Amino acid sequence: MNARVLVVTAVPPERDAVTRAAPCPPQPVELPGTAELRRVVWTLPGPPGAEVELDVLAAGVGPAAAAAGTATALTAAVLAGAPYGLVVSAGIGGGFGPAPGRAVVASRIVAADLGAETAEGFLPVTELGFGTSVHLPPAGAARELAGAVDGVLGPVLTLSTVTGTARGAAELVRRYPDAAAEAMEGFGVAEAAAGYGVPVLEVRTVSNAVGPRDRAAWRVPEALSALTGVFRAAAPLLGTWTTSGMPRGSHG
Ligand SMILES: O=C(O)c1cccc(C(=O)CC[C@H]2O[C@@H](n3cnc4c(=O)[nH]cnc43)[C@H](O)[C@@H]2O)c1
Repeated sequence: MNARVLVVTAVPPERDAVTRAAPCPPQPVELPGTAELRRVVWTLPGPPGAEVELDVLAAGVGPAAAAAGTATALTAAVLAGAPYGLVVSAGIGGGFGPAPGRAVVASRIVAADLGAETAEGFLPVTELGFGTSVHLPPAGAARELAGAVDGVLGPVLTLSTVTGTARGAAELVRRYPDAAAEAMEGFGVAEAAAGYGVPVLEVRTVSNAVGPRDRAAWRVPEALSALTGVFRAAAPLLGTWTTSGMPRGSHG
């Protein structure tokens, strides 16, 4: 059976950077609603017919759009009898140290602004008695992926608001001293994947340093071309980490 992987990006240029890595042109796949998937396929070495199929979605910017798009694609795949075995949140991101063009693979996917502000500081949603604020990618797969793409393995923060001041960056570093990158979608993708019991990875290529806002300094083309390189190196590996991808509660 082919390995099926859902890759969720925010915007079309990120989606196209992923599909450019493939050995063949992307094919459109319709989803319910307005979103459209692009399918690319790698033939794997080994038994004839073994393939890894990547469906790549530009779900929109921010965790809400990411969760909605991911859930739609996961549901459509289950209803079609072809569930995904792995979900990957992918795109560009801000680096807490890694230089522009460097890849960061999430060891933890952290909702860094989900909670409550108090006079004593930020309280994560878990300390309010609700839900979760961290999703854990499979440790071995995350480590192997980081190795394959010469990337940094570390926590990736999800925020609804891009950090734009030195003070904001310092506060995040105080709360998450080992954070490697920030972006706006990973936690939303991970929440949807968790609802289906499908493992999740996050990979970002750095476009800018986290800190005082200087949009003109973002190295977007360099980060997008690094994202293509990440998928060129990693796509065949992704197929080896897929599970059966059935929804929670549907296992016998
Ligand atoms: O202007 C362009 O050509 C362009 C092409 C591709 C992507 C973009 C984006 O602006 C993507 C927004 C996306 O990037 C993530 N991101 C990047 N840097 C940061 C950051 O410092 N903090 C948080 N998020 C960042 C984020 O996931 C956005 O969805 C533009």
